[in-house]
Formats: sequence, C-alpha cells, structure tokens
Amino acid sequence: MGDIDPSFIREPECRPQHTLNEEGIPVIDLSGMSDPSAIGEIVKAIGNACKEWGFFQVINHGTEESHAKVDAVSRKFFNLNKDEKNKVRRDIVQVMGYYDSEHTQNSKDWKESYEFVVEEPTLMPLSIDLNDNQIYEWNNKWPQNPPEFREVCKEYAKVMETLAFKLLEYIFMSLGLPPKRFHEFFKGHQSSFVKINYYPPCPSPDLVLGCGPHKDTGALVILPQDDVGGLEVRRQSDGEWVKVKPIPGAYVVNVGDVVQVWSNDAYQSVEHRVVVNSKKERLSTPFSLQVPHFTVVEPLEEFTNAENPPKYKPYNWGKFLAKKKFANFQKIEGESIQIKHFKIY
Ligand SMILES: O=C(O)CCC(=O)C(=O)O
Ligand SMILES: [Fe+2]
Repeated sequence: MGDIDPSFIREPECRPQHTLNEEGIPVIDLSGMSDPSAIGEIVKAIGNACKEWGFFQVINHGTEESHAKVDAVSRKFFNLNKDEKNKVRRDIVQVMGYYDSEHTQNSKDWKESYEFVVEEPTLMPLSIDLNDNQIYEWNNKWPQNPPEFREVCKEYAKVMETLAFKLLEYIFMSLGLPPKRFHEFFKGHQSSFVKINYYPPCPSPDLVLGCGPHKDTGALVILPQDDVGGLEVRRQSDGEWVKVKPIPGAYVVNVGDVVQVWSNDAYQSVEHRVVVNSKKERLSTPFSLQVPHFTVVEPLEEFTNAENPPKYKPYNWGKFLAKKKFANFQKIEGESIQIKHFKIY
C-alpha cells in the first residue's frame, strides 16, 4: 500500500481494475458547423453517439485558444501553496471556489477543484426543503493570484456557453425537435458552471479514484482535458469501463440527467469516473450547461403519449442541485439524490 490517507482508499470492488482500451467513442468533426449542408451529417453522428454511448468527442470546435489560456492559468493557480488557494476556499454558504476533498460515493476523490458559476450571481434555493421558497445568491470567489485568472475564466465560460448551446441544438435536432425548442428553458438565470479539476500524481493510483463514478446532473457537459488520460465511461451495452482516449484539441461531450428526463430516456446520462496515475498531473475544465433554479424538469410532451407515458415525475432543478451540493460537504448515509428517485417505471 502506498502512503496515502485511508479516506481516499476505495472499497476493493470500486478500485480501477479491468478497464478496456476500446476506442469506440465517436469523434465528430464540427468544422462544417457554418455550412448548412453539413449540419445534417453532424446531427446524425451526434444522435448515434448519444444513443450508443451518451458520450462523444468533438474536434474543430473553434475554441482552442480560449481553452489553452484557461488551462495555463489553472496550472498556475493549482501550483500555488495551500494557504494561497485556501483564500478562495468554498464553504457551505458560498459553495463556489477552491476545494480538495470532494466525496463521490463517500470516499475522497484524489483531486483539487476550483468551481465558478457563469452568471454572477446565480440564484439558488436557500434550503432543500420543498416548502421553503427563500432564495440566495451563489457568488464566485475569484483569486487575486494569478492576476489574469478571473478574466481568462470568464472569457472561457462565455465561449463554452455558446458552443454548449450549439451542441444542445444539434442534440435536439437529432431527437427530431426544432433546434430552438429548449431555449425556453434557459430564459432567466441559468445555473451553468465551470469546474476546473486538477489531479495530482498519486503514489497508489490502483487504490483511489480521481473522481468516483457518477452521472452529470445538468443538461450537457463539455469536457476539455489535457493529453494525460484517465477519464473512463461505463459502456451501456455491457457495463464495462472504457478509457476515453485524449485527442489533442478535442473535447469530450456528454448528455446529462436533464436531457435524459426531457427525452423520456431516449438518451441516457452515462456513468463515468476518473483514474489517476503515479507520474503525471492531469487537468480538465468541464463546462456544465444548466437550467435556471426554478425550472421544473420533466419529460417533454413530444416524447410522451398514451402508449408512452412519462417515465419521471417532475422535479425542481434548484432543489435537486441544492441537495446534491449539500451532500458534497459531508459523508452521508446512503446514496445522494439522483434522477432515479423520480422514476415512475
Ligand atoms: O476530469 C474529468 O475528465 C471528468 C470530471 C468529471 O466527470 C466531472 O467533473 O464531473
Ligand atoms: Fe462528470
């Protein structure tokens, strides 16, 4: 056993063995985005990827420069000493900022993160109590150091938001819906955020996970990563863990729980995790597109009828997210809130 704190060590059955090197996750070229005659092919490829994997990679998305800047400034930030990083540490009141002890599945993840909301402030329910209508503000805690951190991050968020909307339009088109069908859900204050994940090298990578198995809760995630690798996706056909090969300049994209519910299970939000290694640090900078807190998430009427009734009960997005965040701050008994708790059949 390596010399690591026991709180990071996973139960033997949850450790990262038996991963496949399969290269099945589709890579989709977006260079035709501005050519109306190319959109059909892109939409078809995205639809097939969503059905088979819930994941795909995109290349030629046109945002490489902004990503390179956020990658560079993030490495500078995470290389600062702990005291400096702790100046922007998140807490149970201001949940955005720096942290280093996230629990997924009740074991600590081998990583540090910095999280910020795209809209400042982002409005959220004060409590998880369904009868409590009080709202409070999620604000960002921006570090003074590196000095360019805030500006670079804000620019990155703007660029990624535009790309995320475009990709969600394609996803809706692939479901046979008008591309702008989802725009009504993003009126008012959306709750999108960016999470910068830094995975230090680990002396015992076979005992820990950088990020435990989870599904993303929002609508859509765009996940740029560096060239180290470590992201793994649960293959829907047989439940095997499959490595996602880093491709220079490519972004991983996955649909989240909200698209699963909207589409009444036509598309699945797929489980994924991160393994670490003993030699190299790794950085990823996912952008999560999320609806405003007051949104009631439920299967869209286009996917339900008498023969195919809704598979989920409606749920309030803000309360769901608040509950999820709360679970991040403590080791809780049982599992945290998930969409399966709203499943009807
Ligand atoms: O670092 C990664 O590649 C994945 C991180 C992730 O899944 C998340 O932050 O939700
Ligand atoms: Fe994730």
